[in-house]
Amino acid sequence: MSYTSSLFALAAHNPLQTFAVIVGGFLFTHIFLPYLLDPYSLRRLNVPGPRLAAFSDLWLGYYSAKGHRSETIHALHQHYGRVVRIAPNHVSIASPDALQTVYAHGNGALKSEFYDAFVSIQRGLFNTRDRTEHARKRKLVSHIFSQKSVLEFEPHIRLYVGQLLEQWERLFALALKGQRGDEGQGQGGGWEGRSGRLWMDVLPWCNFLAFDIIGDLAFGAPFGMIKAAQDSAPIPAESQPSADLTDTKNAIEIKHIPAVKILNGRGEYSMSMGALPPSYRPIARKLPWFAAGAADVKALAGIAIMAVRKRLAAQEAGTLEVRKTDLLEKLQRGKDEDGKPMGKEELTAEALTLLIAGSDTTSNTVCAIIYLLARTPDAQLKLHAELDKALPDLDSVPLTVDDVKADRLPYLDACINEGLRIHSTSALGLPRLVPQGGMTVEGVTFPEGTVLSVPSYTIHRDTDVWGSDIETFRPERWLGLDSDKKELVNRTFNPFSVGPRACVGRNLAFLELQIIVGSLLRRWDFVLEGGLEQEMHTSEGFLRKPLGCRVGLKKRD
Ligand code: HEM
Repeated sequence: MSYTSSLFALAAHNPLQTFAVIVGGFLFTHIFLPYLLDPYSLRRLNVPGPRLAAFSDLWLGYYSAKGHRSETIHALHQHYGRVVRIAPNHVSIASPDALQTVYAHGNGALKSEFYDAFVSIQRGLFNTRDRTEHARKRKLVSHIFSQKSVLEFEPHIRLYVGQLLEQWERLFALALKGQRGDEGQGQGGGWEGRSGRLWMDVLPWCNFLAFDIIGDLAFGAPFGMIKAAQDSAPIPAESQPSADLTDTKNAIEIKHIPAVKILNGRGEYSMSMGALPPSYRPIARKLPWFAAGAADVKALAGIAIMAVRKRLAAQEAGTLEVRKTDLLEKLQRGKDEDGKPMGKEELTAEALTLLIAGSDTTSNTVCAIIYLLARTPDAQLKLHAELDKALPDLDSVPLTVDDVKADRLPYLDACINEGLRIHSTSALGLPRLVPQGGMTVEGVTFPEGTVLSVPSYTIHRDTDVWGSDIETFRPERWLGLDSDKKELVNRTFNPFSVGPRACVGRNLAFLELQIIVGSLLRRWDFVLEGGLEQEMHTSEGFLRKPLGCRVGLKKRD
């Protein structure tokens, strides 16, 4: 009798025993056997870490799903040291030197299978793992974000910052009359006027701003979230990615989705899915929580599909007005080494990549910086003083590229860097595969196929580099550094990652942060609604996101 028919026979007579045999077999083959065989030598190398993490990826999957992965890994590093095993085949290494080794140009380390969980439509620049394919895509995209090219985006950034300032001024005028309303919603459910201030959650507004900017740049039109004071973006009513792309002639029915909420759902889904081994993922997709996440992935793709479809239809009809600053236009014009442009589907996938990568990264960071400045009144006062001196005219907002040029507003840049350090929206260790020949980090040689990562959250809290007051928002730590200290700080500061997979949009991101934070602080004074003890709670999917930040705003004169 074969093994399968014996199992069927057993199942017919004793279902409970069958269940126990299946579970036992699974545990043995998937958990105990790999642990005993130790294919990546992590047991032999004596890499410390929680016992359960050495046996199963479910340990990391569980802590990833809880929303505080980086804090958990940070606590492990404090307990076990710089090198910690966080999954059967994943080692977290918290040292600035490791950063330069694991993510270095030309080291042969590729992104791990973790990134497969982020693919929708087709692989984009962010989740392409193949080196040659990535180099091709990167060539098509990187020139768009060169230091010089991003200056062209300044008018668009200023336009939406201006709209945000107008909305806040309008609400402030109503607040002074003691009114309240629900625009923007967020924590606490809206805004109200009290004691000469406008009290509200700034997080939704940061999201509206970032989405409108990237919507305009990537798709040629904003989502209109700031003006509507609402989280809303259009997608095709029947969101069927591949079918929709081919049809640019017929009108399609549209519905609106809460894009920010859906982006959060997508991030949490992909993150937890990515922490599971690929063989577990089809089973996980059937669970209700993951099924809801998969729906978010599809809905979000609908935003890009909708925008690209509209664009192609207008192009075919000859009604398109092309702007120099349009990212889709730039992507369409780009040619790879064989002189080939991107196809429709690739174009859509890249537009979606830019929307995802360039939206809440920026808004989370702006919200965190506002929180940290409100929690640190001395720093806010100094920033106000620097801005007032450089820009005496109150109407000089939104700031321009010239206003924020290097060294004109050093304290502003220091506040942004300090916010990126403490909050670290990209906080977790980005996983890379050790290439053929192995890789030696922190004196340990890891064999080919081991996954290594360096957690930004933890190296941003390395007391040897930053001093003992790591949780204090102290922009001064960025000023007046001697050359050795500067080198150490630059080697450790990792908000945009380093090497061939570093953030392609970092020039745009930093310009946005300068214009947004500089303009908001020139015009407004912020205090925390709950006083200086108020915490900013976070939840981490792929990014570490604030859950809200209620503040009181007062217009400056
Ligand atoms: C404060 C804002 C931002 C932060 C902190 C940030 C951070 C990062 C980090 C850490 C990575 C590496 C991810 C990985 O290896 O898994 C990355 C990649 C990327 N970022 Fe950003 N980013 C920001 C804004 C932007 C903007 C505005 C854009 C474009 C509009 C952008 C586009 C991208 C793309 C396309 C990649 C993938 C690059 C590749 O793999 O070659 N990012 N970003």
